[in-house]
Amino acid sequence: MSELLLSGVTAGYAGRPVLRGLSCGPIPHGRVTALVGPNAAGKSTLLRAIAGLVRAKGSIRFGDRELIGMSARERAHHLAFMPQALPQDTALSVIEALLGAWRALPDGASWGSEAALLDRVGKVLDRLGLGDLGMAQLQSLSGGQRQMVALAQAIIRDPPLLLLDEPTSALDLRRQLEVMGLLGELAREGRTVIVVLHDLALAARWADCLLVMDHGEAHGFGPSETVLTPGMLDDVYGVEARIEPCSQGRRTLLIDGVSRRAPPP
Ligand SMILES: Nc1ncnc2c1ncn2[C@@H]1O[C@H](COP(=O)(O)OP(=O)(O)OP(=O)(O)O)[C@@H](O)[C@H]1O
Repeated sequence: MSELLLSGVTAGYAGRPVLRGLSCGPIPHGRVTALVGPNAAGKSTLLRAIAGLVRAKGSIRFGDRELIGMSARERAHHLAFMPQALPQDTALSVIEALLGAWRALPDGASWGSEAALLDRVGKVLDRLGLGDLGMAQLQSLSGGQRQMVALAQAIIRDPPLLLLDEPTSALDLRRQLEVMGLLGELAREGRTVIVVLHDLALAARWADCLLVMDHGEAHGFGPSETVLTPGMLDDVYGVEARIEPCSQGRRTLLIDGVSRRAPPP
């Protein structure tokens, strides 16, 4: 069980900085942390930097290990990254796509036997409610179904750190709730779960912590109750909103409109 600590993280593309010395944390294990913020704030770039897919400087510590500079092989044992892009329209079945995600591990780690691996694939599909789709071809699936397969690919290896980039964007209402509930379960089992969400109502209802990003920096981090405020929504998003109590002691968001002042640059 490990926390994630970001200190002075910088990263960008072709010399153009995106993350500008971002510090945050510790992001707790056993909890779901929602990474929120406006378009182009750097949310995906931060996940990619943690996953080692974008070169970063500074320090990204997971437990007692420094991720920056760690080999891809070693990093693959600590984390899984689910990108925004859905699985390709390739001529693969869902089961083959999951086996591929497992076999992509750099050192070919194994569950011991083909039978054990297939058993693991079956359990993950069942947990995601995809048990009936194992033999289906990826190219025959809907966008939401392919998004669920991408989530299955991320969790098949069962790493302690899950980095999920907008895993609910293509899902219907019920599936969104089911996936957020599942992420909560995965977190309570001891994992560190970080999920990019645009839907702040979903984040307010389901995430334990929020990391608000703006212009490549951490604008706020902490329990949802303290971070999600009308002031933050005005500052970061340029909208007027109210936060109201809703069922089960949770809060929800009521959007009144765009702020009267000029939108954030
Ligand atoms: N592969 C890339 N090459 C060059 N620039 C990139 C690349 N990916 C992202 N960027 C730039 O980095 C900045 C941050 O993008 P990023 O995707 O991290 O933002 P985001 O907060 O995830 O946005 P969104 O909510 O719109 O998905 C943007 O200005 C974007 O144009």
